[in-house]
Amino acid sequence: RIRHYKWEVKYEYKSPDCYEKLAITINGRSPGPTILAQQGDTIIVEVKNSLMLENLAIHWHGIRQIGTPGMDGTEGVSQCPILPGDTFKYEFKVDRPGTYLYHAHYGMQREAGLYGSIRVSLPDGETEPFAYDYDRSIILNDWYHKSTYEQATGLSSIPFVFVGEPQSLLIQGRGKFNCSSTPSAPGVCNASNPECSPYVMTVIPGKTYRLRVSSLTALSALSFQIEGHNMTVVEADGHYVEPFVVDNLFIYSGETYSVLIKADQDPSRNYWMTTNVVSREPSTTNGLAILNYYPNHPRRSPPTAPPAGPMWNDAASRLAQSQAIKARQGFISTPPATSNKTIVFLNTQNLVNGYTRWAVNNVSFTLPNTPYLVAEKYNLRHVYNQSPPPTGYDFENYNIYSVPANTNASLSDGIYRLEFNTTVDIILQNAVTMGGTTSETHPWHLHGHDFWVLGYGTGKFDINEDPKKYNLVNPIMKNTVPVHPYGWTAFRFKADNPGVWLFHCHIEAHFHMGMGLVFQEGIEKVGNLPSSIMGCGESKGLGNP
Ligand SMILES: O=C1O[C@H]([C@@H](O)CO)C(O)=C1O
Repeated sequence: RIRHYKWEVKYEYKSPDCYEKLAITINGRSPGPTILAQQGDTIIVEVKNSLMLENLAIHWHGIRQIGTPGMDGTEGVSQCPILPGDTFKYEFKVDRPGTYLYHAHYGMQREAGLYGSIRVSLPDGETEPFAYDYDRSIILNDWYHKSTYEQATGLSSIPFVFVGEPQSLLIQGRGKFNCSSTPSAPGVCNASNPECSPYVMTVIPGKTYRLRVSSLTALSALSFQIEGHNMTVVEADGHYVEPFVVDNLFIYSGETYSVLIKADQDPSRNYWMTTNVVSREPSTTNGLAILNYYPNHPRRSPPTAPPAGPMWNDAASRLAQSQAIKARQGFISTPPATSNKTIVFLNTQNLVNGYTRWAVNNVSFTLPNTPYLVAEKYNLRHVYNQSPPPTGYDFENYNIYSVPANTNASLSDGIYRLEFNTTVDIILQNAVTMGGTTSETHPWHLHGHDFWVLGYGTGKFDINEDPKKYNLVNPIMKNTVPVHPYGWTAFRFKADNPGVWLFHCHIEAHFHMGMGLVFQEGIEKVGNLPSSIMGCGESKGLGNP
């Protein structure tokens, strides 16, 4: 079946947290419309860029784009940007059931509000391995009052101006900025604007709900909790999880989960759902939504204080929850027993010509102005650096806890070319930031693939000992995975999807500051590319119309 959508993307004044600012909407909405489809469907989205002064690209997060690498929606990697006034047709198949996302992938546009959910159901006659009565989706987000331009300019300036902590946390596009606090910029703030009344999820007492919870934060790692209700985790990034029960769900930008909730509490009242910042010392008020027990009034505030959530600096609980996520019995995809190649990626904060940047193995990523996919396919070898970036660092001598004497890194737009169909292990190694006192959580997202999560640990990865502890029995498959502060994360994937794929920190500011890299595999197997993805840089006039 074909699911056809027509979207118009534009700027509009919105007050998602009561404070009015320009937001990017799809057909007037932020979050945008949910894409509902069934496994095997073809999705066609005709996107009209009505931003007037700004380019655009939309990425289908978690959809692997098998056979359609030009439809990944990643500006600079899979396509040229959609110019103002132009309409671009995305066309791709959703080949797996589960919970996915879409969002802007041009500059830092995602955090201006261009995002939404994709929900893919099973083929007719098949059922999930867990029971529920109703299905609901929410996206968690953080929200800034400064424009993406101001933020990006600060990040690319000397002196460096960081984006700072967000002004609000949004649950399904709704938050509450305290209008009487000193506003971050003069503007209209109206606490009784209906746009910023809390999101309400109405439940019928006794019923079980599948709640799909995703995060598309620009910066924040979050915890999500529902007052008086525990949650059974059953899905992560489109894969069934061996069920486990939590009081709070830790969720990192780019991740999706399904949890089951039973409406089995005192039905005479409502309950709070809250989200709070973890891993960074928060200065943002917790996000609030209401779990409304029918037939209570949906706007009636619960009589109790909203749950505060776990302590922001309880790193051990976050690591433990990451480690608890395993593939569900009966649905295990067993990884290859060994890999052909191991690449260690040391994550560091650096200086490049005095600018604050992030780097992987001391290389800070920049995008070329000809998309890699087109350049690789047409052999335009001169449009970016041809020397491959480093596949490791001197880990015997590197101290992840101390700032190196020389913090300088270099810029490169070089790429990693993987041999087609080989199995690759990636070790993400975290380290201290340049301030010397903290290490951050970085959610890494891989385009075009799901990978097996082999393990997480704290401290420096031990190349001899730690691989012996890999979970090769029931590893969960994901497309986004955190590397915890001063920790490491190991995963395995097959380079079996012909194309060019971005791998990057899902924190908007960090990717802008160079925290990403590109893999190419099987380019010779990529069929004709649509000319619609070309037109910029040296891709002008190439391709078949
Ligand atoms: O990239 C970042 O820069 C700041 C800080 O490290 C320097 O100001 C911060 O918290 C980041 O995540």
